[in-house]
Amino acid sequence: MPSKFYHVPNLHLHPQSTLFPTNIVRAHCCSYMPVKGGHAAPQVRAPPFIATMAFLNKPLFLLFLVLSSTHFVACLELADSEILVKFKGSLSNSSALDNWSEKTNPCTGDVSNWNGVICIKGFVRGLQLERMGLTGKIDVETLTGMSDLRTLSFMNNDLDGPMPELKKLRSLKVVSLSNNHFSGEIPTDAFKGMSKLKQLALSENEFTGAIPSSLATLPKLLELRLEGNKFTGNLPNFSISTFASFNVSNNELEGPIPATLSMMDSSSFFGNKDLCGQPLSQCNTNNASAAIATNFDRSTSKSISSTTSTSTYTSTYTSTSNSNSSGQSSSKKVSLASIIVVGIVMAVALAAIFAAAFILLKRRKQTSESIEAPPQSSIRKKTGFGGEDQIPQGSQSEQSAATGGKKAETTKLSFLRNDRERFDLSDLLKASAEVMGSGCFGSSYKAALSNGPVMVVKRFKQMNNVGKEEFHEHMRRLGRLRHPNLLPLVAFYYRKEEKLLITDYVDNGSLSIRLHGHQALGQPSMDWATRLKTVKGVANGLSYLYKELPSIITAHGHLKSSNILLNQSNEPLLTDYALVPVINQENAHELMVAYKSPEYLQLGRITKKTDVWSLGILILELLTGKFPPNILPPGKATEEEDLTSWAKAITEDQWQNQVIDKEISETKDSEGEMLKLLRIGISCCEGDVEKRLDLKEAVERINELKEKDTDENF
Ligand SMILES: Nc1ncnc2c1ncn2[C@@H]1O[C@H](COP(=O)(O)OP(=O)(O)OP(=O)(O)O)[C@@H](O)[C@H]1O
Repeated sequence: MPSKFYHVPNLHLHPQSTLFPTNIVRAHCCSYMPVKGGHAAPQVRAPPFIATMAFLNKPLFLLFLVLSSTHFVACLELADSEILVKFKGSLSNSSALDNWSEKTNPCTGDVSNWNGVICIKGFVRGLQLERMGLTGKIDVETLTGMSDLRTLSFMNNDLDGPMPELKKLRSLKVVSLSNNHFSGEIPTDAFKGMSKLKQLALSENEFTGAIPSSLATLPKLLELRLEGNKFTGNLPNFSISTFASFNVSNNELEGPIPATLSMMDSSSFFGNKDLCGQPLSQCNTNNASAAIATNFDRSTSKSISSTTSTSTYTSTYTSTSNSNSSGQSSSKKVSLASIIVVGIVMAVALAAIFAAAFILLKRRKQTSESIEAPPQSSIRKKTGFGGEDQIPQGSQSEQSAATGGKKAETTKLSFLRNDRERFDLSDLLKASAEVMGSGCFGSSYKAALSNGPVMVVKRFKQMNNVGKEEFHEHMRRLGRLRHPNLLPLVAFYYRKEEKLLITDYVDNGSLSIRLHGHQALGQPSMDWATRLKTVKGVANGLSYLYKELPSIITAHGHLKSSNILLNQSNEPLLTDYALVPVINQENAHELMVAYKSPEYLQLGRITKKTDVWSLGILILELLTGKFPPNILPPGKATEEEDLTSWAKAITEDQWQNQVIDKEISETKDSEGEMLKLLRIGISCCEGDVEKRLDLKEAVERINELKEKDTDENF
């Protein structure tokens, strides 16, 4: 079919022209067929007679288009709808897609008229068919008629079959098939050529065989979620080491972790009994004990297994080298000594294993006494939290409670608000869960409780800076905070090894996603008014924190765009605030934004102005749309130059072209105000704390900013 169509040279119409919706029109509908083209200079393919007409007489050709535009547009709309309706027909149980009808247009501008269809400027750019009870298989062949699709998400359905042949849709940037029943081996070259793919989530399916090596070569891949499948074999050699999110936990992988992944959090690899190397324990050890330990308790066994096996390795190595270096006459003595040493080490190792098994049995016993095991819940499966070995044991005092009260005690969450319906840990464990991401501290999960509310549970492991009483007191202090720009802490759970902080789920996503992921996710970009509202909200939330928590030096401490959520009215909500006092100090520098500040890096201290520095970085991120390299975790920082120095180096007459995010629309009457904000941002990022703005002044200046320029701007 393509050979029947020809390019019409030099015909450039605006992509939004009613004459010229450039994408996705199929031949059998219309007698001529514009197809995929870039936004800047779309091209038309047309049958020979139209091509000739256009070549000989462009005005005549345009007149022809105008006269036939009604038919033309109708055909364009029908084409998209036809493809989608055909696609719907290939799915079973698709009642959620009842409003997909060939008689209507899927998109009006950025507004979608059909459930789950993502529209950008009148074109279908994605399908987000999540949690719709869909069954059947994905018919990629039909979707190839829409070669400009960027997003495909079928998360949380009951789809099955082998891995769909997604490489036929080369424009895809975001793909999620998580929580379905896809199965079988994925061909090695399944992702070959998908050079635009940024996010791939295949978690919680039944895939088997090796992780396809074509994944390892994708140049733009930022998020890869493969957890909860049955992948076997070695991890491929990923060329990228800067994943924003990476998880292969709970598979059957083995062998060494490639060096490029050694900076990832160890939780990304848990539950694979034979994976080894950084960030897990060393590879050249006795894997048998590691395997036993891993099965025993993933969170606590790591240290046991690594200590046991490392000491075995060290001792064995020492004895071997000794024997090699000894003379002939003493070799017998040395080898006898070696045997004794090895024997002792093995005895110690065995004792450790028995001790571990004993502890496990004891814990199981306590668990069965203290809690009725809830049914295998998805949160258990997905998060690994609350496994038999992990059901919280409660404190000594809780455990010594009368038998009847034990269940209530050990699964009780400490609520910080009276305006919420109560639930407990076992309710959370029973809830259907979705992993939202693995941040610096650990993972966050979205848990939909059976009685309605949707909560976010964040696990913190390095949170033992203070004892239990002090921790409770600090949480109560946070629970009393009330401000329209703070996400309230609803409840928490305390046990020594880890803490859970529970908040409401905010379904409009984070500022980070809005700034950096909106295109891929098919969301509209943020205009100046929204960015200004965001920065004002953040500044006011910060100011409130400093007023209410005067005893904390850096009252937020972890201010960054993924810790700012946007509610339905685009009001920013700060989260993960005021944790500096409770986070282990030895881990804080790896984890928290405050510890990436110039004063910490140079002088080893954080100050009352450290959050101002984070605010400055955030302002630059908001204005430039660039992800700040300063706050990436070590090893993830890109070559990109430091955002602050870069913004500073740009002269004011260049600022609008070079600094301001191209995505800020309607900038015409606001350049002066944006420039003011840029100057505030740069003053907040001042490396010298003395010269840096203080919070009060920064907040005042931010609050004076207007949506439109005033005369005094220039
Ligand atoms: N209550 C919430 N509602 C909606 N999304 C949330 C909520 N809390 C966190 N998120 C989002 O979930 C993802 C994971 O959050 P998480 O806090 O675990 O990691 P992070 O913010 O990326 O890093 P860090 O651990 O350093 O704070 C982020 O994209 C975050 O914006």
